[in-house]
Amino acid sequence: MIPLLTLIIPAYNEVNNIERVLDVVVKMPDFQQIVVVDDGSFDGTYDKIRSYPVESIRFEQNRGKGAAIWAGVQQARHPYVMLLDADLIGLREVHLRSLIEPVVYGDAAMSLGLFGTGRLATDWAQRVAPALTGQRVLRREVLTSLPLIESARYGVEVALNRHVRQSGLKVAAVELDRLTHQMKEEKLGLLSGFKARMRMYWDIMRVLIR
Ligand SMILES: O=c1ccn([C@@H]2O[C@H](COP(=O)(O)OP(=O)(O)O)[C@@H](O)[C@H]2O)c(=O)[nH]1
Ligand SMILES: O=C(O)[C@@H](COP(=O)(O)O)O[C@H]1O[C@H](CO)[C@@H](O)[C@H](O)[C@H]1O
Repeated sequence: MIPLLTLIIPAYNEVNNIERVLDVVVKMPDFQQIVVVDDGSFDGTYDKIRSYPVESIRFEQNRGKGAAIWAGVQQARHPYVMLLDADLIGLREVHLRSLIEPVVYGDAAMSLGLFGTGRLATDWAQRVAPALTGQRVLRREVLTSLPLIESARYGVEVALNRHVRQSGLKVAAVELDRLTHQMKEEKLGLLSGFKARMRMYWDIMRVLIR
């Protein structure tokens, strides 16, 4: 039986990346709904999204990853939600099915997809901080019961982790073989990428201390 699943992809200036992800997901029968949220991009990401058979939401201005996910959740019609980043490299259907499995067919409330044998730098980053991953499947009510994520920006993942832990719900980690993503320094250049990374850590800290 095919589960009732909404896929949400937040995207900010991903015109060079998002096709790699959309080309895979639009072919899969597993998603009854795909919502792609353009978080105020200025590089043509929205036009690219509109060329695919998906639902799209567009923000006039950048509001952060948490707000983009929250907008997708408001539009989600199904009991399960998958979250995916728009800049994945090497995505395959098998990755997505292995993320779905423990939540839809098992007893986990949330699955976490961890890069394995993708690229040294990104594998290492996820080994150090697996809880930051953007690849997840959750029961929709886990997301709707946490409006805090709207303002969390990059703190959205740690807010979700804390909520699931405090609610005593089960989490399943899944290794996603030969998957990686574009790092901030690759997207933006060394200096701007590093600054964006520091802003991301700040978003995460803000959520952790509140
Ligand atoms: O303000 C933002 C920043 C990021 N993203 C999206 O959130 C995902 C993860 O962001 P990013 O790739 O910057 O994180 P990284 O994987 O480099 O940590 C990607 O799909 C981004 O396009 C977003 O929607 N709004
Ligand atoms: O893995 C990480 O350390 C960070 C940063 O990744 P890169 O150093 O840009 O490969 O990326 C993740 O963390 C963000 C905050 O939780 C998430 O929003 C991203 O989806 C995730 O890739």
